[in-house]
Amino acid sequence: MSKVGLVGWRGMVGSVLMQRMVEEGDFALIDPVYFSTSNAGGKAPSFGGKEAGAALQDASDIDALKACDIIVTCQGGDYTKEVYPRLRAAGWNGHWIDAASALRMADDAVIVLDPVNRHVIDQALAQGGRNWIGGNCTVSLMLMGLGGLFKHDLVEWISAMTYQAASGAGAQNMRELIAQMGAIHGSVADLLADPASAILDIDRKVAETIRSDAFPKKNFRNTPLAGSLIPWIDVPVEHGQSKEEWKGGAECNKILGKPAFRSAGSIPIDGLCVRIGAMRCHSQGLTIKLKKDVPLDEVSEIIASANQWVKVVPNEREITERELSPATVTGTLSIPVGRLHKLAMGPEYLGAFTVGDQLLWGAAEPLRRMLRILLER
Ligand SMILES: NC(=O)C1=CN([C@@H]2O[C@H](COP(=O)(O)OP(=O)(O)OC[C@H]3O[C@@H](n4cnc5c(N)ncnc54)[C@H](OP(=O)(O)O)[C@@H]3O)[C@@H](O)[C@H]2O)C=CC1
Ligand SMILES: N[C@@H](CC(=O)OP(=O)(O)O)C(=O)O
Repeated sequence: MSKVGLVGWRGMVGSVLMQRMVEEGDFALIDPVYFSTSNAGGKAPSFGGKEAGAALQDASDIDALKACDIIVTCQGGDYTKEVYPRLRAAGWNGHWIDAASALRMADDAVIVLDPVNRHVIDQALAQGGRNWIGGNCTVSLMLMGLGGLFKHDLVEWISAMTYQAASGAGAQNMRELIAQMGAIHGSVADLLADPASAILDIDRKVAETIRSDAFPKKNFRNTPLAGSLIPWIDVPVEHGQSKEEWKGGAECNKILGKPAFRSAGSIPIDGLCVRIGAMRCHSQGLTIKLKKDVPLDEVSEIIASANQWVKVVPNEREITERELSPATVTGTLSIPVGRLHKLAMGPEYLGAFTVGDQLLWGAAEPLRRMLRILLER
C-alpha cells in the first residue's frame, strides 16, 4: 500500500480534502502519514476510520518526507518553496501533489484537472512526471464549466468577469466578511425593527459604518467587502492585470496543453477579477467568441456532455434564480452553467454565467482525483 504523506490537512483546503477522501473511501487505499509545521509529536488524526501508524511528523523533516511514496500538500506556497527543492535535492523521487501555486508554471509540473486534461496527465505520467499541481480556483471552475467548448475546439477567445468569494482570500477573510455583515446589521438593528423608519436614514448609517475606522477590515487590506466589493485580487503584474487575471490566461492554456499564454496558438483569456461577499463559491460572467456560429441547442449539448458535474441551466428567470447561485451550489460538486444566449455583438458571441465551489473543484477535488489516478495505476 502506498505511503502517503499529508501536509496541511487541518487548514481550510486540507479539511475539505480530508472530508472528500473520507466520503470517497480513499483512506482504505493508502497508508497515511500526517505532518505538521506546528505540532510535531502531537497526536495524529484518524480520518476514514484509519489510525495513523505514528504521531504527527515534522513537516520540514526531509528524512520523514522522503519515506513517503506520495506527498499531498495543502500547506501553502511558502512551505512548497522551502521544502520541495530540498526534498528533490535529497534524491526523493516520489509524487508531489500540491494545492499551492508555487510550482504551477514549472516545465516539469502538470496543472491537474482530470475531467478536462486527463490526456495531458497521462502523457506526463508516461514520460515519468512526478509533480501534480492543483490549478487556480477560478481557472479550474471555468474549465469544468466550459470544457466541452474547448474539447470541440470552438473557442477563439474568452473574457471572464469574476465574482469571487471570501474563502479564496483565506479562512480569516471568511470570518471577517461575517463580522462585517454583523457590524452593518448591528448599526441599524433598531431602525430595521421600526417599520416607520426612513430607508435613507438606514442607508446613511450603513454607509457611515462601512466607512468607519472601527469596521472590521484588517484582513481585506483595510477595504470593506460586505455591502461593497473589491475589484482587485492579488498583486499587480504586467499589462495592467492583477495576478489573478494573469492566471486565467496562463493556467488555462497550460491545463489544455496549448502553447504559452500570449504566444502563437494560445487562446486569449482575460478579464477583471472581483472579490464579492459570497462565502465559498466563485461565479463568472463570460463573453465567449466562438470560432463559428453554432446553434444554441448544440452549444448547450456540448457544454452539458463534457463531464458528469456540469449542468446547463435553461436561460429562464425562475430556474436561474434557483440554481445558478452561490447559495445553492455551496458545498457541492455541481457546476451549473446558465444565462446561455447569443450576444448582440453577433452570432459567434456567446454569453454565459457559471458558479462553482472554490474549495471543492476549485482546490481539493482535483488533488484528490490525482491521488486516485496514481493509486489506481
Ligand atoms: N484558500 C483557497 O481558496 C485556496 C487555497 N489554495 C492554496 O492552499 C494553500 C492553503 O490554503 P488554506 O487552506 O486556505 O490555508 P490555511 O491557513 O487554512 O491552512 C494552512 C495551515 O495553517 C496552519 N494553521 C495555523 N492555525 C490554524 C488553525 N487555527 N486552523 C487550521 N490550520 C491552522 C495549519 O498548518 P499546521 O497544521 O502545520 O500548523 C494549516 O495546514 C495555499 O497555498 C493556497 O494558495 C489553493 C486553492 C484555493
Ligand atoms: N487567489 C484565489 C485563491 C487562491 O488560492 O488562488 P491560487 O491557488 O491561485 O493561489 C482567490 O483569491 O480567490
